[in-house]
Amino acid sequence: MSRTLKIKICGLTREEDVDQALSLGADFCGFILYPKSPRALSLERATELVSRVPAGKRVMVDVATDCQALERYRDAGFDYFQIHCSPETDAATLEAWSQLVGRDRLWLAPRLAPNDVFPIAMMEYADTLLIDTFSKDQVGGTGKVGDWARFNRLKSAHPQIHWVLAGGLSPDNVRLAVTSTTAQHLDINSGVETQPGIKDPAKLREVFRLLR
Ligand SMILES: O=C(O)c1ccccc1N[C@@H]1O[C@H](COP(=O)(O)O)[C@@H](O)[C@H]1O
Repeated sequence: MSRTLKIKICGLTREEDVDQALSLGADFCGFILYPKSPRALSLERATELVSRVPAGKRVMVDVATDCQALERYRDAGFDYFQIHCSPETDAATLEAWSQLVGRDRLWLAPRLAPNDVFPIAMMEYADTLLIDTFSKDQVGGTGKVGDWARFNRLKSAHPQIHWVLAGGLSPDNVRLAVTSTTAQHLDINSGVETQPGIKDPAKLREVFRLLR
């Protein structure tokens, strides 16, 4: 299995899970600030947890963030800003996010339904795009595997973008994800949990054993 694969463990809410993810070699630790998520943290709590994470690995996750909140997140010491949003997000909003944190630190996750055309214009605002599983009822953390063929098509058509594969990744399918897609960056969340926000130490160990 490739050693250049980047692995993000997301939805962290506890010190012990952060420490374990880092000791296993996580490249990124994700903290969800979206209040409707079952993994949501207050900014104060996220800041406490983030202080355990080395610079360069700290990712904030939110949905259609307003600019004032994004400024607060930026000032709280996150390195990257993963924003789940509508594929129809207007250019002014994308521009404002990109200006606030820099396109190199903005990770956009457009919520793409199966027949949606990918919003190519987003590539002007962010170097990193995340492809997550679509659900009518949820914006993220679905625990369901998405359209890997679409991921491969997008990555091959737009090699200048850093593409992240997300959605339902777990010890049961991470190897298949790596062999069936061209992903070089995986985002793993509910697939290594016992319940939302609580990571399972054995599943965490297993994904790293399988991937490293
Ligand atoms: O996990 C959540 O609750 C969540 C809520 C709102 C936006 C994003 C969220 N999680 C992200 O969803 C993907 C895939 O998660 P899963 O592996 O299917 O559970 C991942 O990027 C999480 O960061």
